Amino acid sequence: MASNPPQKVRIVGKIRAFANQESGAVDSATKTWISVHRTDGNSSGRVKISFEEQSAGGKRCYEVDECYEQDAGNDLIFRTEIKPLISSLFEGRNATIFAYGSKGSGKTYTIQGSENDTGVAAMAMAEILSCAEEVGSSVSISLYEVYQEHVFDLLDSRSPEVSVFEDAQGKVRLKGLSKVNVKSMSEFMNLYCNGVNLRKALQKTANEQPRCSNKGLIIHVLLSRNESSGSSHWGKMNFVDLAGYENSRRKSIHDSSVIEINRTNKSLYAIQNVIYALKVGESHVPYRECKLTRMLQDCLGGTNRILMVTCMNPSFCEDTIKTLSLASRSCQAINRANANPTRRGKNSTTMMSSSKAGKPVTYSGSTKVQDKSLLHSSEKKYSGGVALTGMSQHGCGVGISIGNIRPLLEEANETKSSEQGNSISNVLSEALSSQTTVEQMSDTTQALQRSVNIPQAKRHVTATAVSFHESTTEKNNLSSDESGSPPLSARLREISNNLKSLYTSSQSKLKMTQENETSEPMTPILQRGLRANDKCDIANVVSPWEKFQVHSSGMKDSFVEEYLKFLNTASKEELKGLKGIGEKRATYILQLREESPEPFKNLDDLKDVGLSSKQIKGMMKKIAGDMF
Ligand SMILES: Nc1ncnc2c1ncn2[C@@H]1O[C@H](COP(=O)(O)OP(=O)(O)OP(=O)(O)O)[C@@H](O)[C@H]1O
Repeated sequence: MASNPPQKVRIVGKIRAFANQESGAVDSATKTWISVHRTDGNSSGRVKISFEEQSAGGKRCYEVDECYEQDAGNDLIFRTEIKPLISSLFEGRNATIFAYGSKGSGKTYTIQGSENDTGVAAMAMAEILSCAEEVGSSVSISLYEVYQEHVFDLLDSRSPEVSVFEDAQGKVRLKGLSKVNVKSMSEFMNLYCNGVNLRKALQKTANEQPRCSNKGLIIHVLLSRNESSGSSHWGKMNFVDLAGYENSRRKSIHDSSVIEINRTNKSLYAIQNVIYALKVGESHVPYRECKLTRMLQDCLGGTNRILMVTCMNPSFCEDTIKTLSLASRSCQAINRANANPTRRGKNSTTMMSSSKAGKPVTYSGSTKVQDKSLLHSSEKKYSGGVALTGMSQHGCGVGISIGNIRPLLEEANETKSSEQGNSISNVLSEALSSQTTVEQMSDTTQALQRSVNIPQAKRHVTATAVSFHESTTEKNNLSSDESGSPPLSARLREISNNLKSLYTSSQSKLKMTQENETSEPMTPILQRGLRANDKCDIANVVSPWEKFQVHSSGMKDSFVEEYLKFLNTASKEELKGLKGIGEKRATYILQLREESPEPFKNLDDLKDVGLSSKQIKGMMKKIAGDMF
C-alpha cells in the first residue's frame, strides 16, 4: 500500500472485519458486499469503492484517497496514515483523525481498539510519548464528549459542561476542559479507560437507549516555551470517534429517538461540510455550524492535517452507502476539477456549485428530507421550517436555531424611488458589489453615464464641493453612543450622504467634461472611505470616470466595514431593523457574539448566519439602493 502523501485532508475508507458473532452467519462466497478497485494508471492514486455486484463504473461507486480492507488491522492504518501526522505534529502542524460511519461500522474499534487489537489512539500516544522524550517536551491529554451540542469533560468524574468561546485574539478557548499531564502509557491507559467508563455511565438516556455522541481525545504536546513571557506553544492531535450515522426515516426507529438522531445527523453533516470546504479549498469554512468543528477550529484549517476514516459495515447497510457517498464528495469534486481545468473558477466553490453531480444538496431540517441533506453553507436554500445546527436540547447553554428564514431580498422593503434614482442606485449598488471586476466597473460607468439626466444635473461645481463639505461635517458631528459607536441611523445616513455626494460629483464632472473640456476638473475631497492607496491612485488618474472608480472602491470598503461593525455591536432591536434580519437571525447573531467578540470580520462570515453568497450580495445591493 502506498505511503501517505502529504495531503492536508485525506479521506480513507475502512471495511471492518466480521465480528466473532457474525462470522458464523457469513458464507464464504459472500464475504463482503463491498468491492475495492485500484485502477492501474490512476493518476490521482485514489481508489474506487462499489457495492454489491456493481462494477467500478456502476451507479453506486465512490472514490476515496485510500481504502483499508477487512484484513487490514489498526496497526496498518496507524503506520500508513497516522505516523506521518505525528512527524508533522512535532513540526507544528496539528492533526485531527475522525472516525466516521454508520452505527456498528467499527469506529470505536478503530480509535479505541479492543482487547486483542490496540486502537490507533493508543498507538499514536505511544509514539508521541517516545518522540516527546527524545526532544524533552511534555505531553498531556483531554477527553470530552459532545452530546446534542453540549461538551462534557470526561476526565472530571462530575463531567462538567465545557464552554467553547473565542477570546479577544480570536483563539478558540475550551473553558472547563481538564488537561492532565501524561508520562507513560500506563498513565494514559488509566485515564483513557476511566474516561470511557465515565461516558458509559452517562450513556444511558431516560429511555435507556445508548446515547449517540461524539467522543474526543486531545493529545497536547509542548512544542516550545518562551521563558521570558511564560507563554507556551502546544501542538495538538485529536482523535474523534463520531456518533454513528443512522437514517431517521427507518421504520424501526422509535419516535422519541427521531429528534435525537436528526440532531446527531445535522452535526455530522456540518462536520462533512467543513471537511469538504477544506479539502476543495473553499474560501469560507463553516466552522460555526456545529460545536465540534467550532472547538476544533484551530486544528482544522491552514497547514493542519485531517484524516477522515470512513468506516463501513461488511454486510449490507444502506447507511454505509450514505456515509461513504458524503465522505467521498470532496475527492470526487477535486477529480472533476482536475478533469476539466478550464471550468475551474477563482476557487473550487464556483466549479462545485455548477457541477450537477457534485453540487451539495439543499439541506432542510424537516425529517422528510433529512436523509437527502448535505450542503455547503454557500449553497443553502431556506424554506419554511428549516432548522440549522446547534439545537439546544435542554433549552440552556448555546442552543442555536434558525427557522423559517426567508431570503433577505424577499423580506426587504421595496423602495419607492424615482426611476432615475433607481437606475443610479442600481448602478452604484453594482459598484458596491464585492464581485465587481474592472470590466464590470467600465460597464458601470457607462451605465451611470446613460442614467444621469444631464439637463437636471446643472449644478455648479461649487455645489459639489458644498455637498462634500456637508457630508464631511456631518460625519464629524455624528453623535456617538456610550460605546463610542454612532447609532445605526447616523451611520447609514453618513454612508448614504457619501454615496449621494459621489453621485452628485459624478453628475457635475460629467457635465464639466462635456461643456468645458479645457477647465481643470475638480475632485471633491472625500474624507471617508478613501484609503491612502486610493489617494495615490487619484493623483495618477485623469478622467472623472477613473476617479469615480477609485472613489467607489473606497466607498465600498467603507460601507462594508461599517456594516460589519454594526453587526458586531448592534443591539437585537437594531439588528432586527436591518432588512432580512428577523428575530431568529438576530438571536443567533447575539449568540455568535457571546462566543466571539467580533464574529463578523468579512462579508463571507455572514454565511455563518445562513446567508448564501448571492443573498449577501443582494443584501448589500439592496441597502445601497435604499439610500436613494
Ligand atoms: N476489525 C474488527 N474485527 C473484529 N470485530 C470488529 C472489528 N471492528 C469492529 N468490530 C466489532 O463490530 C462491532 C461494532 O464495532 P464498533 O462498536 O467499533 O462500531 P461503531 O461504529 O463504533 O458503532 P456505534 O456507532 O454504535 O458506536 C463491535 O462488536 C466490534 O467489536
